[in-house]
Amino acid sequence: MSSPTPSLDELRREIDEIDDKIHDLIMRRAQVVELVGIAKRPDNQIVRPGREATILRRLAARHTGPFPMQVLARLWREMIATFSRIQGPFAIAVYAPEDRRGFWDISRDHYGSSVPMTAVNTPAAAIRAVADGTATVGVVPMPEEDDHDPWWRYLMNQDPKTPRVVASLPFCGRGNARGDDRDALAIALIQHERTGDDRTLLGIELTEDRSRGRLKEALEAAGLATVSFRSWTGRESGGGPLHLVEVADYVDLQDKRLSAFAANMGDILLRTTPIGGYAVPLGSSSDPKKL
Ligand SMILES: O=C(O)C(=O)C[C@]1(C(=O)O)C=C[C@@H](O)C=C1
Repeated sequence: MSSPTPSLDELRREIDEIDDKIHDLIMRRAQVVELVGIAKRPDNQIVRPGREATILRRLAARHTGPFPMQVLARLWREMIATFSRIQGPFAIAVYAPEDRRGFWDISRDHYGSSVPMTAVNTPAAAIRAVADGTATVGVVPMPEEDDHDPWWRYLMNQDPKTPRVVASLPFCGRGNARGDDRDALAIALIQHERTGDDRTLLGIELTEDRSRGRLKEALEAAGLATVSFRSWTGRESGGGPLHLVEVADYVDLQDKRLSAFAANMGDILLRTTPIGGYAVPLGSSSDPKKL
């Protein structure tokens, strides 16, 4: 004999029980995060974008049922940002001029509704806010082909006080964010972390220009698979031509592939600076688990 369908009251009682369990677990997670904050001292880098990406990927891999993964990820983003704030001061500077409110929306989706967030009118102002400690994280536009004053050139030095790219936004879909679908990058005074599925941004300065085809050849011969190129003549600054190349892996300054690339380029290469990178977002082309 099949069991009778539960009544509305019974189902609502079950929902109340589930809510209590979720609530208890969130309160417990907050206590554990306080301990994590203590365990992370003395280096105490509150924000760990690599760990955040790993948490969301793990949940995406086990997710089933009618509740959309994109919304689940949004709930976790709200929690993780708030848990970061429990550990210490945390503020965001977002490039979001009047006509670019989409950046504000994707930043709020990523860093939550409780973290102090300030809109700035230029990417350079977001970089300054991070460099001088006014903001923990800055949000700047994903580099475009026609940027006349690309912000990424300000990150092309090895001074430890220079912010690095640490995440790509949105990480879990745009939802109802306003704007023209333009993605953003988050910068902070930390190194980007290896997560197993990463991109690195290499700033490359040359003495004289070479085609992207030549650069791609020299990078790929060194074992670095290229994803995209952005270029800037450098004439305005009196320097050599600059390229920003996105490569499909985690790369740091000690990576032997950078020395191999330098050997392939010869004297024409002035310097290569990894300006940071990010964990590949959920649902992007290289991620088989679509949102
Ligand atoms: O794992 C950590 O380092 C934490 O601080 C915990 C936590 C989290 O809520 O899970 C919070 C902030 C970090 O950016 C990453 C993860």
